[in-house]
Amino acid sequence: MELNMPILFPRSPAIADHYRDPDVLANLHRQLKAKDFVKLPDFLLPSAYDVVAQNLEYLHSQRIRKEFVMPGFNTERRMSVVGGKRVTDLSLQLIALYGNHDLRRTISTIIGAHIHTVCHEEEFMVVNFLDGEADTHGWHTDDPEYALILITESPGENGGGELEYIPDWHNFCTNNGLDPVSKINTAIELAFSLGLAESSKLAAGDCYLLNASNALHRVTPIIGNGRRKALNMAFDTRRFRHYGETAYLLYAS
Ligand SMILES: O=C(O)CCC(=O)C(=O)O
Ligand SMILES: [Fe+2]
Repeated sequence: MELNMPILFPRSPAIADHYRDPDVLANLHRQLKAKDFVKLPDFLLPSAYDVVAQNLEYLHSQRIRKEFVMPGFNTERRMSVVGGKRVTDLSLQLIALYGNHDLRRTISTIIGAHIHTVCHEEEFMVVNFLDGEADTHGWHTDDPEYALILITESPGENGGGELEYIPDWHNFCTNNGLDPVSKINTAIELAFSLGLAESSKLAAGDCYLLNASNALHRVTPIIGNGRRKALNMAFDTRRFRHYGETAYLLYAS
């Protein structure tokens, strides 16, 4: 790793000034509530972004390859990962960012509620790499409620690697009499045909906040030889929550 990496402390400023404006924050809150998603371009200060970009570059060399169909959702994982336990061992700077006061205060204002640390050793923070043709992070919901995703590399136009999501997934399935697990493909097709599925192209430097337990989401397959690097920091408005097996299947080494 580079020795000239900026140092990030829990009380360092981390968020760009734009995100201190109460009107901006109120607008972002409305967007998140309406769609379970809000894009946060240039969210981090350049010094904090550099910490993330350099750490993800380093963690890429420590990645573990995963290629399997996730039981339950029955959707593909073709990606490389570093789970929370290994992030903790390998990247103290990212742990400092997870606990950063400025970041938490801002996220909690956008969510409109106090947020807690996610007490799952693998899932509180994960790093996802898509490294080439057909790599994809298939459809799923997360166990933790909110995901703050920071992108440090992304394929260009028409290179795949886009976020797709279906807001309010569980209610959508219930309202249409479809089981969200066994009828996942039928429900996804219906959501697309009704214009209820959304997509977002994210570039290096972009962040987004997703209600990841409420919106079904995926990262579309890479087309060609582009790459995507993403850090996921999870937060929850509930202190206790049931965690399933999926995080261990994808992230345990
Ligand atoms: O990489 C992304 O944009 C989404 C990541 C994600 O869904 C996850 O880590 O659970
Ligand atoms: Fe997710």
